[in-house]
Amino acid sequence: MLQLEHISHSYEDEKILHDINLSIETGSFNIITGESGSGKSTLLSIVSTLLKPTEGEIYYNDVSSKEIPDINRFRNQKVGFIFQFHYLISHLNVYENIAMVTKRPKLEIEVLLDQLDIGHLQGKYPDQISGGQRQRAAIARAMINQPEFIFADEPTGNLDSKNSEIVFELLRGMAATVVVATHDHSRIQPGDRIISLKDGRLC
Ligand SMILES: Nc1ncnc2c1ncn2[C@@H]1O[C@H](COP(=O)(O)OP(=O)(O)OP(=O)(O)O)[C@@H](O)[C@H]1O
Repeated sequence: MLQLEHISHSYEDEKILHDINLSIETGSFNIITGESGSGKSTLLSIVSTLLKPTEGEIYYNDVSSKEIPDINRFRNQKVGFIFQFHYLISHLNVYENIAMVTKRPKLEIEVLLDQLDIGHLQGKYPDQISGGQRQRAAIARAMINQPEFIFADEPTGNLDSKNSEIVFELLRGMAATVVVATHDHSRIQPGDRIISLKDGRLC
């Protein structure tokens, strides 16, 4: 369970998020929607521990983020990130990009790449594969350590509709609590938890 209590955030003097209170169930699939500038990325950065809110507290399975002794370790062990731009390392091939973030055995990495249908591309470099394949490699990197939480910010922002569908299917199939920020309403399915933001407020 992920619990946000009275989260507000300001950049300089401008208040962007206003008193957000939210519970996110373990294993659920959640979509943060809202117009451009409504605060989706800011909220996602806060729940994913990348940004400290100006006010409020977040609980990860009843432990306050303020009480987590080593937030970097927590992030490395429990959190997977997927961004609009894949951030793969260009001079490492697909396999090496995944291997660099994990101690899992080679076979396990290869099985995961096969599951994501990019096993045959493991020796290729990011600029030798398509955008959709790169994003699947980024998903493999986020998944390999079996994180409890996956946070994705506009993960399909630069993909065509077929690849977007594939990415959302993969995200939905994950055995983690998944939170995705997107303004693409066409990806919403019955059963998804929708978190709607308007001008930094839940609506
Ligand atoms: N680092 C920053 N410094 C100052 N203002 C910022 C910063 N990051 C975001 N903002 C402002 O905060 C507001 C919310 O931005 P945010 O990126 O969270 O919105 P968003 O809903 O994700 O938008 P988009 O869909 O366009 O990505 C915007 O007005 C933005 O200009």
